[in-house]
Amino acid sequence: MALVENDPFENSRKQVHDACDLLDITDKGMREYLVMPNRVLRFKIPVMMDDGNLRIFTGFRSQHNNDKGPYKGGIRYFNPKGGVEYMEREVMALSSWMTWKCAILDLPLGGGKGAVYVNPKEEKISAGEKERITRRFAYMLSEVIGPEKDIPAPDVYTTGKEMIQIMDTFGKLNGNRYTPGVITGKPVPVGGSLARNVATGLGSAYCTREAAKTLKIPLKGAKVVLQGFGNASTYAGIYLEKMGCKVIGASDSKGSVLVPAGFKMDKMMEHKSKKGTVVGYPGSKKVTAAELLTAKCDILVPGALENQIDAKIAAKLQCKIITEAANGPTFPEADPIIFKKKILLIPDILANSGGVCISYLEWVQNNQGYYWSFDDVAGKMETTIVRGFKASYEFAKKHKVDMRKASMAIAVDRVVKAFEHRGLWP
Ligand SMILES: NC(=O)C1=CN([C@@H]2O[C@H](COP(=O)(O)OP(=O)(O)OC[C@H]3O[C@@H](n4cnc5c(N)ncnc54)[C@H](OP(=O)(O)O)[C@@H]3O)[C@@H](O)[C@H]2O)C=CC1
Ligand SMILES: O=C(O)CCC(=O)C(=O)O
Repeated sequence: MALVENDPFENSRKQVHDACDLLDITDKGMREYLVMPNRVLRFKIPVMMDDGNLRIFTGFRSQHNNDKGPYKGGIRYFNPKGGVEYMEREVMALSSWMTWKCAILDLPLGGGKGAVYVNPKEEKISAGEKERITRRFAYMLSEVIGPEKDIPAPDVYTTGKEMIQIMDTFGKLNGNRYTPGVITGKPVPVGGSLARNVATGLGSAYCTREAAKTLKIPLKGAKVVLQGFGNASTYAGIYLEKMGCKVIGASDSKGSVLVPAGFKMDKMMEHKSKKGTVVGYPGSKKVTAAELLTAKCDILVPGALENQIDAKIAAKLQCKIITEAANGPTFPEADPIIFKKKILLIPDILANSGGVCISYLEWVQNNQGYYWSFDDVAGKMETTIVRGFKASYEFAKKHKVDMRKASMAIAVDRVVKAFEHRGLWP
């Protein structure tokens, strides 16, 4: 029986086993090694709140695998419905996906993920409270992170602001050393990389362009539906629009809207920044989350949270391409339905890998102390992600499997090879 309802870690476990089946990895021990995180830290974060009360938050860091390089992956501040037990399983799954994401791009990095169980937006956490949560979180992790150990980054409801506070806290705890490579997604003036802010959405757009090319779908006028209107989904929309697409739907934590005639991304962003939501956009129709996902369009970009597309929704999908800008938006039981409907699903570990790819380039720039232009960084990411897409697509065609199984198999194979080279110690 699953430990929590809709357990994302069970989904990640199934995906690893599917890859092992394809690769003929029968050894039970090796399978378990690939599934389980190396370690999962769960700790308390005591914080003095603005009203003078002491409040205890729960923090997590799951370090899944470091055979190919230091653990790498974001930190989210969120309050999933299933509570802290769900969140522990969620970070375990997310850290596993980071391992495969770095491996499909063949980056010299492993997988990790962290979280604090708090929704800063819903709870109206003040800037000072958020900073105290962040610095205490960094203090609790200071012995297990570092440029050669584990390198966090932004994720849901965290930004460059929290990243630089973590870098600063880590430096102060380590003899005041300037250590920009301990974290990525930093603001550009303090060791961040150009293009990191747009990287996840830009990478999603590159993947979508490649998928459209293979399906011979012209991007000019192609209809796009975005789920979520945060970092990943907004930049996916902006770059797809630049490539000629027409965005016709969007959502956020307050609801979903469809605009049959389409809308301009800058106008929707202006509306959201004024009203705090995409809901109420002039000429839009409010719809349910399921209606948004199953709307008739060419490209669906689930770009908010996991566990959105179940078998029921999959059966009703009307798109041609799904670009998983979010991590884990599709339930495993939906995958075969999507495959049978001949919808080309670009799996999360590829579709949103632009973020970690530019994080990797940020870390390289930090380590060498020499910084590249936007075009240099975006160009390197484009080459890397297109290579990952093509390898997955060819594998999928050859083995008659979907792109998730193909990407996972390539990624798992690379990690197994790294493990075999390094061996076990002691
Ligand atoms: N940031 C990055 O570099 C990367 C992010 N990702 C993944 O992309 C996804 C989104 O992350 P990111 O864009 O960074 O996060 P953001 O915090 O920037 O945006 C999150 C979005 O999700 C929306 N949202 C929150 N709760 C709900 C809900 N209950 N129902 C529907 N929408 C909701 C938010 O709504 P609202 O606007 O109202 O707050 C917001 O639009 C996550 O799965 C993340 O792991 C993957 C790779 C890298
Ligand atoms: O930029 C990174 O290091 C990781 C971003 C992330 O958390 C993700 O890709 O899910």
